[in-house]
Amino acid sequence: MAAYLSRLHHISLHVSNAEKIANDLVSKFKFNLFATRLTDRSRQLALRKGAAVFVVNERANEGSVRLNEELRYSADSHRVNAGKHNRDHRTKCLYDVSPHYSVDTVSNVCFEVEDVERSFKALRHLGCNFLVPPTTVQDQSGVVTYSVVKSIVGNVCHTLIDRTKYEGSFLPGFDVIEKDCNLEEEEDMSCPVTHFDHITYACPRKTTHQVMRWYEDFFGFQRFFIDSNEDLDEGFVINQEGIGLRLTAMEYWKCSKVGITLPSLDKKEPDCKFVIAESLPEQGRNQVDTFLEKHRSPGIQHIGLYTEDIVSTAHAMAEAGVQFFSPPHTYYTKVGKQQEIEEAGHNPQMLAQHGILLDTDLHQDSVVTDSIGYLLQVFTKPIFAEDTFFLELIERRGAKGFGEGNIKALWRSVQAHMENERGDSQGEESTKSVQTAQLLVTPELFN
Ligand SMILES: O=C(O)C(=O)Cc1ccc(O)cc1
Ligand SMILES: [Fe+2]
Repeated sequence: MAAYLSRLHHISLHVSNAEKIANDLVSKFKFNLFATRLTDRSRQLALRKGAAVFVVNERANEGSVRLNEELRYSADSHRVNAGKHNRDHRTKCLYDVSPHYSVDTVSNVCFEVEDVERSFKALRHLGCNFLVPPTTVQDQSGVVTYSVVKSIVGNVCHTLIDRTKYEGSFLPGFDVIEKDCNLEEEEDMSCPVTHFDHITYACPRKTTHQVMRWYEDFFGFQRFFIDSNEDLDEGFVINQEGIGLRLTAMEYWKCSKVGITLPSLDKKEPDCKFVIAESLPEQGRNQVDTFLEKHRSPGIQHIGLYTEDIVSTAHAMAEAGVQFFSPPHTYYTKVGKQQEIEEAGHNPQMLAQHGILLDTDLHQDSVVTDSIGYLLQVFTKPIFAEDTFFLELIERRGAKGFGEGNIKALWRSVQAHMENERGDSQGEESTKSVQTAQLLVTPELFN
């Protein structure tokens, strides 16, 4: 039996300079730093925006030096008694593995489950590879149990966590920072990001089926169609005009009862969606290939942040220094597009200002709700030094998938940027591909 997930808890990043990335998330993306865990060997910073939580971990190698030099978040960070019941928690990344990965990466999607031990047994029985066995951590607010499983996608891991017996506001081991709630609320008005909408994996060619199978078998994920033209086996394929992309999407439902075999139909509430992106060979090298090369393994290419108002969110973020990809200006002035934008109640000028794309969904919800759904999206430029991971803003108005028109426009704008970058760094490229031979993921196998 698969392990059913209660909900997504947080997503963790492993970077060489945690402070830099956390600062960007705060100052540009309007996340709030709300908890930290600082020991002599590890630095973990938790940031939140609505229900979206990132944990930024500093990679142990370079980080340990800086840690000793500038421990300035909290003088009494060793006060925590988390880890009493465990092997040396102070020296490693809590609730995760410490991947000695060579580039900044987003590598752990942590899910809440109701019973870690039971999920561990069920998944191990099915042949899942665990990097951390069920482990208990506690402090004065209660107990948390977690376990870490390696996914089938590159360096991606999943922490399964049970925090139902924990009353603190985050996790044992973290010092929670008290903040003025009014300030947070004010910021949420102009930047109403509420949760993670989807996570997109960049995967090698012909691996989509395997990946889908893994998530179906182990976590009960289900395939859904991105577009009504989609083929069951092929996925949603765009293979024209320089775009060679295969997309397949999966979803799961928030479950809250132990032992149920399938989420009950009437109480189905989908959580964060997962998208698998594969590049197709016919159209030349593209952004999925670039990710695979620069990231040096398959993995999380981008995350969609759901916002209730993409125009004001993009505006606030752009003012704070976030750079977005823009389609050519003609995208907004084409007769059909202009009308489409206006009919959806938007102003083409406003959308053009930040490169926001609008796609009307003529197929899906229109049948059910009698209204035409649409979605708005914009991609940020890569947020790490390497041209790998980026964020996306997405506002959905009755549309569940990813519009074909948007994907094409997004793809072209990203592609143009990648081509520019490639022109600038030809020399660098060859050194990097030599290192690609040694994949620097050294999972902490438990004994
Ligand atoms: O449209 C989206 O938001 C997707 O997630 C689909 C997608 C996946 C990979 C790309 O490089 C571009 C688009
Ligand atoms: Fe996306």
